[in-house]
Amino acid sequence: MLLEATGVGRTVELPDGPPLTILSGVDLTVHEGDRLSIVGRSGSGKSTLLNLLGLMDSPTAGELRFLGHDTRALRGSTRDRLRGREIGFVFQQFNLLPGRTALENVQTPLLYSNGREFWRREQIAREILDLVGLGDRLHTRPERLSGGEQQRVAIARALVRRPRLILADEPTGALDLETGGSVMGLIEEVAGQTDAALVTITHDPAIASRSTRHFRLESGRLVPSDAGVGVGGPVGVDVGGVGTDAGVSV
Ligand SMILES: Nc1ncnc2c1ncn2[C@@H]1O[C@H](COP(=O)(O)OP(=O)(O)OP(=O)(O)O)[C@@H](O)[C@H]1O
Repeated sequence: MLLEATGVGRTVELPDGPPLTILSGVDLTVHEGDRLSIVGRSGSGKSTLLNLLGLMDSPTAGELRFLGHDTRALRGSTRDRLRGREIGFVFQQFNLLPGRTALENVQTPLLYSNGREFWRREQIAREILDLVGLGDRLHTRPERLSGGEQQRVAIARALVRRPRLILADEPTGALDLETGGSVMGLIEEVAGQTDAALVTITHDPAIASRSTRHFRLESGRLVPSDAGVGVGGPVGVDVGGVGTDAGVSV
């Protein structure tokens, strides 16, 4: 098992009011090779959940285990290393370094590796750029690439260390339908090569339907959902309590 959330919640203190509970009672297991999608209205807690799964923030309730580690007990530097090594993030905004070539962008995460991976970083970056179909644009800067190409560079950068968990936050949000579909296919292909798990947050039912396990966030609670049911789908379905393992395959 890669990741296990049990009763996870996140409450934040507000300067001028009572604490705000953004997530509560989240139970989720993620195994190698899983394909999960999470949909939810704006403000339902999607980014907050992704930040917890990505070890960017800690739960304020419950337990989150990643590769057997209790993430709340991890020291900052250990947590950073674990995140850098095992988790890849793909965002709607590609967040590439401007003024740096595709090859330089993709090599960046490898600067934090050591040994063989560090010394072979240029070769490794070339190989993955080739894989995403940009072998002939290695020395091009992001500002000269199309949106779809920029996202492919971002995918290559996110996956160059072959993370075991890929977290994609609206990865196709800035792309047209067709480009979005091919970008998603690419993420799935690279994930499939190493049996990495893929968790995709999306507003787009077509993107969500590519997953094998579907969830919806409703007012900070994670509930299993039918394939293809988007944010506008039926709400208020009683799933027998959020305290159960939400890992239902559909
Ligand atoms: N650190 C914080 N302090 C106060 N409120 C917060 C904090 N982080 C998130 N929130 C609030 O919690 C709620 C959920 O936020 P979150 O960003 O997780 O939603 P989301 O589902 O990702 O939304 P969107 O789809 O619009 O990006 C929002 O109402 C947000 O304003």
